[in-house]
Amino acid sequence: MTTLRLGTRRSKLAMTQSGHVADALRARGHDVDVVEIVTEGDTSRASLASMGGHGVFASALREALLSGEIDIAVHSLKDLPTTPEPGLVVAAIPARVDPRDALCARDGLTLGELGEGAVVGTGSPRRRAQLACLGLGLEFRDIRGNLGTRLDLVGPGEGQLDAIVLAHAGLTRSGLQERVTEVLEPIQMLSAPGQGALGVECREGDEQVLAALRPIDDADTRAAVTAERGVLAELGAGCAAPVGALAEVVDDLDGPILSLRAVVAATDGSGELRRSITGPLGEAEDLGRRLARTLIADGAPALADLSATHPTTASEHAQ
Ligand SMILES: NCc1[nH]cc(CCC(=O)O)c1CC(=O)O
Repeated sequence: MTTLRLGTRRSKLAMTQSGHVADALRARGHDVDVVEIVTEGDTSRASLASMGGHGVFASALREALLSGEIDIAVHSLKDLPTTPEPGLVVAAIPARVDPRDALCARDGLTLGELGEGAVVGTGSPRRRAQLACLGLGLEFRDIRGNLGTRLDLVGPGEGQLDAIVLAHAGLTRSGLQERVTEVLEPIQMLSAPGQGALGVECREGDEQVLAALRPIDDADTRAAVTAERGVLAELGAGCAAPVGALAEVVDDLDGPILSLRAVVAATDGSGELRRSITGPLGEAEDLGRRLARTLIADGAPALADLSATHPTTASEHAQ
């Protein structure tokens, strides 16, 4: 049995996520070596947009796969561009954890308690736009950096933020769940397509690795994220487009179906469009694309620059 070389970015979150996949493979009898791959997105202080935007985290891992340096790459699915990479396949999408966003506010405050003029840090146009549309009079500041750096910005006092919004999945995977003061419900805040899920990639036709990864794929999660990514793809949405989408597998009378919701929101809070659709799990991508066409027909392009690859206020990390 050959050892599987599993590549990871070196951030704490990436290492934790890769560790989960490595453990799942080891539990099934495989030998796994975890290999650190340094990406430009991790080392450079330059804005992500100037480095080529969203795909910057994924591309170094993909290059390492294609060159044969590693056999398996673990990505946060929401950071993986929707365009497939020739020669590679997303061989496993393990069961997703909580896809919702979470508020980390000073003094245990919830969103409704923050008050007019409170300053919320987020680099994500999607989060900013949906928060602005709540009409709470919040103000926004762009932030960047790893989870710890961002959380350090929250607190009372000069120059500090009243709150930040982050993926609940990232916080819990990093053991920082005690910093969460409110988990935001999808009825108000739809998460990024793929949030909370991992995409495990390998080389096309690498049968031994494909066979090893197949058992850690979760069919319900795959259907859900396929529908969500279908929305993004059909909208032609760039990584900084203020678009949220969440699909859930729910029980219908005849068995499980997909329930997909999506939002396009104006970053200045002037308006948002929410639509939903249900259908069979086997038609996941088509459901996503149909929902995107409904959003477009109902006026999404007038609300937001869907092709945006960097926020208009600053070039910070999106989604
Ligand atoms: N955009 C960066 C990113 N990519 C994946 C996660 C967290 C884990 C996940 O959403 O799966 C985060 C941090 C965040 O958005 O708060």
